[in-house]
Amino acid sequence: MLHARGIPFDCYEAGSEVGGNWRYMNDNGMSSAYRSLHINSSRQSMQYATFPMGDHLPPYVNHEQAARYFDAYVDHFGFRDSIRFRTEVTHVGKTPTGEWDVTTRHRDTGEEHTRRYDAVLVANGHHWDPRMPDPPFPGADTFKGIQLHSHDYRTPDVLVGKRVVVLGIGNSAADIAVEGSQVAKRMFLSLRRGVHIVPKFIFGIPVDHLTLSWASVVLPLRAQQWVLGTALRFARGRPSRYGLPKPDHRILAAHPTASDTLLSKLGHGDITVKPNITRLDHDKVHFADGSSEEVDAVVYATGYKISFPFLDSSLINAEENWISLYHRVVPPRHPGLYFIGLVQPIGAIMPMAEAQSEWVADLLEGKAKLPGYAEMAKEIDAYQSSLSRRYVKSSRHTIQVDFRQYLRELRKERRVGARRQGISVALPAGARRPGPAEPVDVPSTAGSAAGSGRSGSAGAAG
Ligand SMILES: NC(=O)C1=CN([C@@H]2O[C@H](COP(=O)(O)OP(=O)(O)OC[C@H]3O[C@@H](n4cnc5c(N)ncnc54)[C@H](OP(=O)(O)O)[C@@H]3O)[C@@H](O)[C@H]2O)C=CC1
Repeated sequence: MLHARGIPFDCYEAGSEVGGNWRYMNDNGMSSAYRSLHINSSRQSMQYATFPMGDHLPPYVNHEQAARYFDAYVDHFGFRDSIRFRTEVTHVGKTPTGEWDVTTRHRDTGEEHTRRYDAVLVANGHHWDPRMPDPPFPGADTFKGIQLHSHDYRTPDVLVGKRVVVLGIGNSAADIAVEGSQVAKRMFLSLRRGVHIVPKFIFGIPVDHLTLSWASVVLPLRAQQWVLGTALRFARGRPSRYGLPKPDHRILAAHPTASDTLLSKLGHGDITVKPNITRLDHDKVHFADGSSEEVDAVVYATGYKISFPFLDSSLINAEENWISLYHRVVPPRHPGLYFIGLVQPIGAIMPMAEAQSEWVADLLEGKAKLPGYAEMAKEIDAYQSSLSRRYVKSSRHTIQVDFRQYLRELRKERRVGARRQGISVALPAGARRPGPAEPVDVPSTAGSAAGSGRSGSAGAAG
């Protein structure tokens, strides 16, 4: 978006290629992708509005197709030269004059540089820093088997012939338990609460075509919960029929666990449900119902921490994953610092990151203005209260947004921000968007060669 607007910028990427989490075995060392990973939001909901994915791709793409799409995006718009690959950001500090000093280190040469910018856009993702049970389960240090976090899981080889406990019931847990159950001797799925399992397809269409449809804007939450809950009950029955505990919340009150295969595996007895772990003991795992099992491996699919190792904690604090950002982008005390993609939608992040970037580009170009601190703080309070009212209390529900509502919210903020700036009519969303109107096929050989050019000009760093 900055490139399209002609706003000079440098982009720093620790790895050799674009794609982040969606680059399997990313040499930035931070991707959580496993070999069998397919996205759980449909192609239509993950594509950038400015760069539709090709119709030849399946409704749910795998990590390779997703990574190729990002490559094709960069090449189509031609900004690879603005990305400094293999360059880590080690520190971002605010200067007394409100500018930003960004220190980087080249991973091969060790060369360090500090450059000054007017603004910094942080887009370092929030699914790379593993969250382990804290404190660890009693006896974890005595356990003789393997303990790994889902972040480090790549292929099921590590579980072959083993008695395995997967802890958690998010999407990582569901995928790994299903895949692992095909090679493990026993597979136990340990969860501390029941959840609604949402299939990837319902009535033959990707389920998010329903959950992200116009109805998600028009219907009140209660009505959406009723419609989706009823559809799921008709299609799959209640979770308890498969041995899962009854959810302690309504559907859409937790980040959805999407799986077509988990219920079937449970129904076939390939996965056994257990309550939470209470302790580990040499070769045993003990559970909250008093039962215990001999176990060779524990996979902690316990989610991620939001963290910014390069930012002073005096600038931004994300304790327990709570972070205070106006419209999920701007820290009210530090305009000039922006967070892109730091949301967890029911749907995919990419179109939201795109819309956030449009707004930030407006702010950088002086086409929109932020309100004062008090108004920003009020918006943040209202957002965080709404999260607490709606969602199960958990560090995984601190940056949730509803896909369509959030896009609308950003469009409105752009209009209002333009009025604050004295511009009477803001451009409607998309009016300044670059790119083709017609769908673009992602070529199967889309360049994966990493560029390492330099743009040299100051501006924003991501
Ligand atoms: N195919 C895909 O596209 C995939 C997408 N993802 C996405 O990645 C993100 C991260 O997902 P995921 O890795 O599953 O993490 P999540 O944070 O979504 O889930 C973590 C799970 O672990 C449980 N948990 C956390 N701490 C403990 C503890 N101390 N004891 C017991 N249980 C615990 C949580 O329970 P509680 O709810 O009670 O906190 C929750 O069930 C999500 O946005 C997800 O949608 C992940 C995998 C695949």
